[in-house]
Amino acid sequence: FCQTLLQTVFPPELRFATVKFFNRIFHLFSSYCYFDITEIDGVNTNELYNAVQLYLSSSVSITGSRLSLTRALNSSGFTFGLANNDSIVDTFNGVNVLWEHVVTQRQAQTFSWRPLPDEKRGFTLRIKKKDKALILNSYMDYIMEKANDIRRKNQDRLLYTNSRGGSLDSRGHPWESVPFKHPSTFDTLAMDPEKKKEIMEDLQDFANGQAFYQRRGRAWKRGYLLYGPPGTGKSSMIAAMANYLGYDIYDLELTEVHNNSELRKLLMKTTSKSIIVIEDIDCSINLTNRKNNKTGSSNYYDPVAAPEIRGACASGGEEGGNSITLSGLLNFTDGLWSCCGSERIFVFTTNHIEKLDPALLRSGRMDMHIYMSYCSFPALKILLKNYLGYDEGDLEKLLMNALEGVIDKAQMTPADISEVLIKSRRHKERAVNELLETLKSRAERNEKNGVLREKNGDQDEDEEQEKRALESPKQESEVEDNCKEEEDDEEKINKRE
Ligand SMILES: Nc1ncnc2c1ncn2[C@@H]1O[C@H](COP(=O)(O)OP(=O)(O)OP(=O)(O)O)[C@@H](O)[C@H]1O
Repeated sequence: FCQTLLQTVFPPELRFATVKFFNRIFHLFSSYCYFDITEIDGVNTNELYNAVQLYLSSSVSITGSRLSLTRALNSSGFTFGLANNDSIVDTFNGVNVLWEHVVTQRQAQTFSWRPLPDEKRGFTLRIKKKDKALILNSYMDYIMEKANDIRRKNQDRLLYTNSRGGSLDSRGHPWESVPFKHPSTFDTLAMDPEKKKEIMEDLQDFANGQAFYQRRGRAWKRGYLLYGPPGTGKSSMIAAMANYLGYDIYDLELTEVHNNSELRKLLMKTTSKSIIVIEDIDCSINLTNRKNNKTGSSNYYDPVAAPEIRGACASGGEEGGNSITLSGLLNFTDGLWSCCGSERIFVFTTNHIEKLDPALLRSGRMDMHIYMSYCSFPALKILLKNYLGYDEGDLEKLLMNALEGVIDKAQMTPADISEVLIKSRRHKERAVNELLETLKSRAERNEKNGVLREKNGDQDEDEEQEKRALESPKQESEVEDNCKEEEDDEEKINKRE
């Protein structure tokens, strides 16, 4: 009866107007202003709502007494959230703000193409009016940045590979992905600690270098060339890089890419904060289908058959429709298209740096050349620690000296040494003795075969090869000029035929 009476005397329109009026009065005299961030903005999901939820999760996890706990799909971590209608004080630049998580029941289902949730969720931010101009924009930017960091940390990183034959997946994507779980880190990687530190610093500088690259007008990307004998940890290094920076990996299988435009499309579909890898680049470029083209001549770039290099642009690539040219690959790493996206690292690996064209090696394309050497004594110490739990002090000085005496002469890869250590890891002493024996016999064999190089000679020689490759008459400009000489070359080939 009362309700009916109230409805008649005090109709909803009047009630609404009264509330509005009192609200206005209240806001006029209040020293606070309020911002509503709803979960759904019209029919679209409000990105800021999710960002605030994630951002608050970092501080809420410690202070809140009632929390909501979620775990997103493909995520390896839990996220704490503010419980319904709970509030929390946050401080930014010395200013206190209050966040309230407001959850109300949706009154009636309004018409929408998309079913809306029963609850209306949102955050209300309360800021003192005098602080509004001071912090609002920078605070929101800060929240978005923090939320992205948390999301990346929680999200499983992915290992992508280009689909077979360039086909697209169900979402029209040319990359297929699996969660990336490689356990290699810079701690477990056996290599010279100084070199390792240098690489880690370089990676860190790159990851923090957005402003640096922007100011100097450079694309925010970096190239690393890993070279050295098989089993020296090139793939492990890539995994360690990805784990260190928290980046995804795109493992590009060049043999599955048919032409330059396909290569470009693949590049466009990569995300930022990723490492694009081409393993064994010397083998990938020397594709068999390059040689089996219609003309029967080796028109495509073959790094071994240097004279054919001019033909690379002449009839390969777009026109030939079935192969990537060297210029296409160079553009992939360094051209205009390489900048579609940011914060990307290119890593090429090879066992034969001398086979690579100088154009690929020049700075700007491959900024850092990392030689992965046979196992050195500092690297051996890391392996002993990883596999047997030995520290330097644990092993007798005599044994350490014996190992140090033969390790360089033995020229064993970390992969070989790991195998020996894994085999007898249950009996530590036996494992070390076995390793010593293996190293000694390898060293003797090397000496007998006369393949022993001077200490670090291996590296010197590889560096020498790299230098030779860089200085070889097959100059980079020659390669890049190929495109300009495309028509001349085609004519020559036709005449020859
Ligand atoms: N530097 C290293 N530190 C730790 N482990 C290593 C190292 N090098 C090799 N290994 C071990 O050997 C295995 C093979 O190494 P990896 O595949 O990284 O070598 P690679 O140089 O990429 O070889 P390839 O050139 O044949 O691809 C790895 O699983 C790892 O356990």
